[in-house]
Amino acid sequence: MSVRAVLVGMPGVGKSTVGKLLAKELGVPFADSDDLVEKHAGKKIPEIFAESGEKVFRTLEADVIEHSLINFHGVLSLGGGAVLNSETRKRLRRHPVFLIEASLDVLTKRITNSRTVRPLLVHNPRASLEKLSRERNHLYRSVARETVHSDGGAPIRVVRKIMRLLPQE
Ligand SMILES: Nc1ncnc2c1ncn2[C@@H]1O[C@H](COP(=O)(O)OP(=O)(O)OP(=O)(O)O)[C@@H](O)[C@H]1O
Ligand SMILES: O=C(O)C1=C[C@@H](O)[C@@H](O)[C@H](O)C1
Ligand SMILES: [Mg+2]
Repeated sequence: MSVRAVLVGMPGVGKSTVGKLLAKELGVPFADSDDLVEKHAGKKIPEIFAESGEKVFRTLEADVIEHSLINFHGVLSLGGGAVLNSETRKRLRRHPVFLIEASLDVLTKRITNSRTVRPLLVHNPRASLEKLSRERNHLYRSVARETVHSDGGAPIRVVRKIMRLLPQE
């Protein structure tokens, strides 16, 4: 057994929302690298960024992902910047990784309406998202086996698209 599906993509694209629903549909557990980092550190992500900096956060993030890819057998959603780590990208090659994509307009709306604090997107979310997508799109694509779009429609529609593409167990 190994992880059933890993979800990657830009912040706010819906990895956590879709991941939870997908796990429910498949009847398997759900985990999110952001939650695992917070549990491990005993602090919220904005506190980790403020007190220890992004570099420390990225190390914790890579560690929990490494551990989960070995020990976790459900649906795993990754933080938006997890693919920045080259070791993580290498580890992801062995797993069914799904990239969720959405337009900049949709991402900006979702981030602006979301209650989650994302330290890299606090100031001028649209410009920050644009910069992150320029820096990251090639990295997301390099790890993804399949890409699904999430511009319109409810999260369950994205779940159904992923289910059709999942390798049979
Ligand atoms: N298909 C969708 N349609 C409309 N809103 C959505 C959809 N998917 C997610 N959302 C909303 O967008 C916001 C961001 O979603 P979510 O937290 O799941 O993104 P994420 O990809 O996990 O972000 P992060 O990289 O920061 O962890 C939430 O408020 C969520 O309710
Ligand atoms: O895109 C990013 O770099 C981030 C996304 C979130 O999921 C968190 O992992 C954190 O806020 C950083
Ligand atoms: Mg998330």
